[in-house]
Amino acid sequence: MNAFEVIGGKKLKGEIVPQGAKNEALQILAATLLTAEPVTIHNIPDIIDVNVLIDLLAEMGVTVQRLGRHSCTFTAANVNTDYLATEAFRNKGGKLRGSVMLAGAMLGRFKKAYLPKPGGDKIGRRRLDTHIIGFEKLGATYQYQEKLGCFELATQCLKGTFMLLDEPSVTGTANIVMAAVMAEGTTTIYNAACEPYIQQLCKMLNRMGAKITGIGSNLLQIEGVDVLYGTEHTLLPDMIEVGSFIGLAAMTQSALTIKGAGVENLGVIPEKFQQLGIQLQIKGDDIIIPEQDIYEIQTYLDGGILTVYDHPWPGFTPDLLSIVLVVAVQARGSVLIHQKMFESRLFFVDKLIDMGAQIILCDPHRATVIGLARKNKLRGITMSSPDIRAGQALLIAALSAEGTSVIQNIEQIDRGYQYIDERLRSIGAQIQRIG
Ligand SMILES: CC(=O)N[C@H]1[C@@H](OP(=O)(O)OP(=O)(O)OC[C@H]2O[C@@H](n3ccc(=O)[nH]c3=O)[C@H](O)[C@@H]2O)O[C@H](CO)[C@@H](O)[C@@H]1O
Ligand SMILES: C=C(OP(=O)(O)O)C(=O)O
Repeated sequence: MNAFEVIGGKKLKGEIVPQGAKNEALQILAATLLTAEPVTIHNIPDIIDVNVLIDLLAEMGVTVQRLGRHSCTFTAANVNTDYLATEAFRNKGGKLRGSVMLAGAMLGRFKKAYLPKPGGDKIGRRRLDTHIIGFEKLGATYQYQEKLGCFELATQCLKGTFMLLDEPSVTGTANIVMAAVMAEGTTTIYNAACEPYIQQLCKMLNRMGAKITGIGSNLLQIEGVDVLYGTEHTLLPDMIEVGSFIGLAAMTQSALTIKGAGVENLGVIPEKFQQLGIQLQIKGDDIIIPEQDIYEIQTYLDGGILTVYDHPWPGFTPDLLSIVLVVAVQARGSVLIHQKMFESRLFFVDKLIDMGAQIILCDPHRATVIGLARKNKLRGITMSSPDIRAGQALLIAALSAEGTSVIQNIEQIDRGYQYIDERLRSIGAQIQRIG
């Protein structure tokens, strides 16, 4: 098992470019199955989750032509519709959450699909009800194969309808949209997820010939079409990486410029970090974070302690709460972190406490951070990364701590952050991959 050895306490300096967005890539790759024509995707991040999904597409019979390190053309002219029923698919698909979205595309184009228990972070219960109920409303039937832990879905014909989603599930919305684009008639999805990656998916589908309106809102209307065509698409910068780099700069007291941050699509992310007292300047599409000795967490207007909580877009993404939490450790002031969506994402705070942080885990969803205001330094320790974002948060803590840290189980970090050690070294970090 690979690990990172980090010698912390060094200031970093320079420019860093965010990778293409992981969670957008997973939706967009699945959507390439919706047409027999070539679809070219640019800015694909070279990370484990995305590479596994590309392998899965190839194993399904999609022709994958590499045009460069981050560009690929996918042609789904001869798809083996039975591949999703195989053990090979269940095993590989079970490695990432994104594999669930193959189901919507397969159902939309080939009228049958298998949805095995997906992988992804073990950060709490992650139900698939929204996906399955949406497919059912469109006219699909399903059988749950208990032994295999797999839903088998089929239909003669999908028919557009109105549906009010139980919750604005991101992958659920992507799945239902992909199933609906070639359904008969009009589908209306209310309480749809509307984050930038869903917007990107809908825009790409429209370029392929789909008729989707309401993009960017929680009310999507999809007029079914008979066929979709090829297109070209460029992935947005990864907003979670952008947030992670803002946190990294603040924690290590470094001057960093995030180049091409996709500022227009960051929503409240910059503002949340500013509420922690972090100065940042937006110049064109870049974010400039100056070297800052101390940052002070804002209070509410009445002096009350700040709470940072997650909420479906345009609220604050749950995927950045671990980063906000770690950044608060060295701030002046206190903050309550409330992770509403996932119940097992805050347990990594015990490692931060071992490093010297002052955190009270109130319950599985809430942690209070009492900032050290740099009066005490964090100390390097050996720790293991429990999930992708906690892993990155621990890495940021290690880079700001005194002494050497070892972070184990870095596959969790590698599945979402491209060449992270190499890129951090280029701005002055002392980080090494060890066996
Ligand atoms: C591959 C991918 O794209 N993964 C992202 C996607 O996962 P994913 O699409 O799996 O997440 P969902 O949007 O379905 O929701 C995640 C969890 O939050 C709960 N929930 C959701 C909506 C809501 O209003 N209230 C609520 O409690 C759900 O019950 C579920 O347990 O969206 C999550 C929420 O932004 C992100 O953390 C994941 O990184
Ligand atoms: C939770 C995440 O990923 P996944 O949905 O792939 O597990 C994430 O990207 O933070």
